[in-house]
Amino acid sequence: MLFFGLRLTLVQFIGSTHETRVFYTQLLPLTTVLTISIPETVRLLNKAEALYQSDIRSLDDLVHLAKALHSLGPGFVFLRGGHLPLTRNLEVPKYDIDKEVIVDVLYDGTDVSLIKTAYINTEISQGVGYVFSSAIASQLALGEPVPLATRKACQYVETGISKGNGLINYFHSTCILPFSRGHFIEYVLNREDVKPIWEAHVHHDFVKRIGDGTLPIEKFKDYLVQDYLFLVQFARAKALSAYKSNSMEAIAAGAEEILHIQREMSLHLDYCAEFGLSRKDIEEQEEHQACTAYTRYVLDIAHSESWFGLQMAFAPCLLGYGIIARRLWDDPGTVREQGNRYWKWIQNYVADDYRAAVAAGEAILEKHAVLQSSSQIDSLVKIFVHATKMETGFWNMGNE
Ligand SMILES: Cc1ncc(CO)c(N)n1
Repeated sequence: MLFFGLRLTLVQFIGSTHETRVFYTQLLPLTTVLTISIPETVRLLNKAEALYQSDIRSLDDLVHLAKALHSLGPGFVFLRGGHLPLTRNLEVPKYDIDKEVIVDVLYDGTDVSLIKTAYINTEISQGVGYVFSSAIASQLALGEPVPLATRKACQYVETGISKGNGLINYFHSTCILPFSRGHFIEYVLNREDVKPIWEAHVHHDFVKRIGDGTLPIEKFKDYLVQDYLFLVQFARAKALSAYKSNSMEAIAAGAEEILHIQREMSLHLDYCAEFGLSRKDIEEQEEHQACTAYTRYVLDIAHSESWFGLQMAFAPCLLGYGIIARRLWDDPGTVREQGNRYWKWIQNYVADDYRAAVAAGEAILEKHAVLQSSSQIDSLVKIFVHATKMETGFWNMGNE
């Protein structure tokens, strides 16, 4: 580690005479990048008895200083100009208010590059050199060439100071998600702004009455017709989802989901046949407003939001029926088999085929959730919440 650090960039400039001699005679010629400030440079050049101009008053002086340092042997000199803030025109300011720019100098023995960053009036005086050299070393370890590594380090430190409130903020560009990989759905369902809305959907009175078989058959029939019309529109939205994806795998998965919806519809057609309704009869019915509102909301999200935003609009539908049916299936209070004319409905949504479709959808959500930025999570959850309310609206319609 020490070897690595020394080879790449000298982290620190050390104090006593003996150490300093070792430093400039033996270590500097091995150094890839010497990262150093103006006062450190003056001390080092004095000890090394090098020729240089000690009165640093201009950018030219800074460049000369970098050249003097390079004669001691490092591959690159990165001379930090933090002690010499300049004006916007790179001149030495008369007044503090004119301090606007910091210029750092990178010199490789041939080319001089100037790296300009904003001057930030800060309390931070100690430790900035460590941050620079570690940031450069990190970029070199990632394979960047020295000029780019140095430039990126300057930007990293500049933002760290400006976002730091008197300290350096090391995490200014690190994205931290509020959930652990693979637990996005659990996180969403347990959020304070989601939980009660989700509970209202999955524990709806309509659902209870499917479980105990007390739902009037007319209501179930009306609900099923609307749900068929719902699924037609949902299939359109799934087609748009396939359109919005850019891998063949995702397009094929979208097509699978549409075929799955078509299979789900045979439940509706079977029940409706018992009620004397043909497919044509169903398709001729007018959509209820709850059905139109929900499906056109999802279709609007399909147009206006990202592909993942659309998956969030699908999610209440995807997750809800599986959870509801599973609970009714497990509940000893549920009336089963011939005793409950809605048993077939419950069976449909715990069946392997449906469960597999839900599991595939859940895996897609988890896979892509970790690719989102943390600032988008709240607006994605809002889509989920709104679609969940639409699910509840659908049950309310069924109860009318
Ligand atoms: C309203 C509604 N939500 C979810 C499902 C599950 O596919 C459905 N059939 N209908």
